[in-house]
Amino acid sequence: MENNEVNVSIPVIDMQKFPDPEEYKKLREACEKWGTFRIVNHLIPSTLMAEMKRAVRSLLDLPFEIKKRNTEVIPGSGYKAPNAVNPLYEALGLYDMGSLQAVQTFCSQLNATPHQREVIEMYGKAIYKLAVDLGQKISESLGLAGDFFKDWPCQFRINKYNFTPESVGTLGVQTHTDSSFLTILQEDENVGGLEVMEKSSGAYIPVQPSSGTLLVNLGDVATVWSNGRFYNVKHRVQCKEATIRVSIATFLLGPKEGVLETPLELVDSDHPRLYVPFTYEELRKLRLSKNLHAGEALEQLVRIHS
Ligand SMILES: O=C(O)CCC(=O)C(=O)O
Ligand SMILES: [Fe+2]
Repeated sequence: MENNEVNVSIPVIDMQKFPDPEEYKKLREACEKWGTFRIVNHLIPSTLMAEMKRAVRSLLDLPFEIKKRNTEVIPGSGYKAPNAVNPLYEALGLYDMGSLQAVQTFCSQLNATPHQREVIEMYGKAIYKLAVDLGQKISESLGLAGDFFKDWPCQFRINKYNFTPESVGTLGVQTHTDSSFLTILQEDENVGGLEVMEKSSGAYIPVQPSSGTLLVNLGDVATVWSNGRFYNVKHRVQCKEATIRVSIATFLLGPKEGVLETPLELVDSDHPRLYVPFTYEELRKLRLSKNLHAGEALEQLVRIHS
């Protein structure tokens, strides 16, 4: 199925249509069948998105000596230099976007200008609020009430792909799932290349960038939280042209403390609890230490029913 691209497009959710029951139904089906959807009318101004893009691009263009000051707070959260597996890819990271202190530390490490700081802080606040709001709407789409995601930390990653003429046709990032509950992606508005795996067929679907909109992917935590209802979408990035591609990812991770709980309403005799209790930190360590980046970690966490 690897290169069997099909001509279908992913669902589109209009944030201004809520609380229309039809939009909730579309959202639930998108989470169950696709694990990915595009959101429109999300209220993050396109001017802020463009400013943010400019700010992160100049941070990514800094010399290596400065970028490497962006150290890890949790495993994998800091600067990622190009390596043997992904030689074209590098990323700066920030944990946790909901903490002003963490945002300021990130900016100081990279000598951000006052204007860049202001833009990153504004974007951070707005995108964090959107991530929690989306989580809330997703839980409401399952008929649940409650503040499930209010205190969950958010990781932020800005990705740069240094595509060359020789790299066209190769992968910029290998197939993976995100470990998060959900990821909000501000795509490169000019350069495509992201492909999501369709759940039913296993075919890769190219995602066409659409300026001003945002893309949402569900990750491993969403599958566990929903007791197996939601699809942790596999995705990868292909190099389509010799150019620089920049994307901005915000990950709403998992509970800060304690084990990841599936809400009781999602467990009954028809839907027995699928996974053993574990913390987000344990999931992250399992993925990193055993190289289980495409959802395989969850297979190791499945509860054995007698
Ligand atoms: O650059 C992209 O389009 C995707 C990035 C991604 O999948 C990630 O940061 O997890
Ligand atoms: Fe991803």
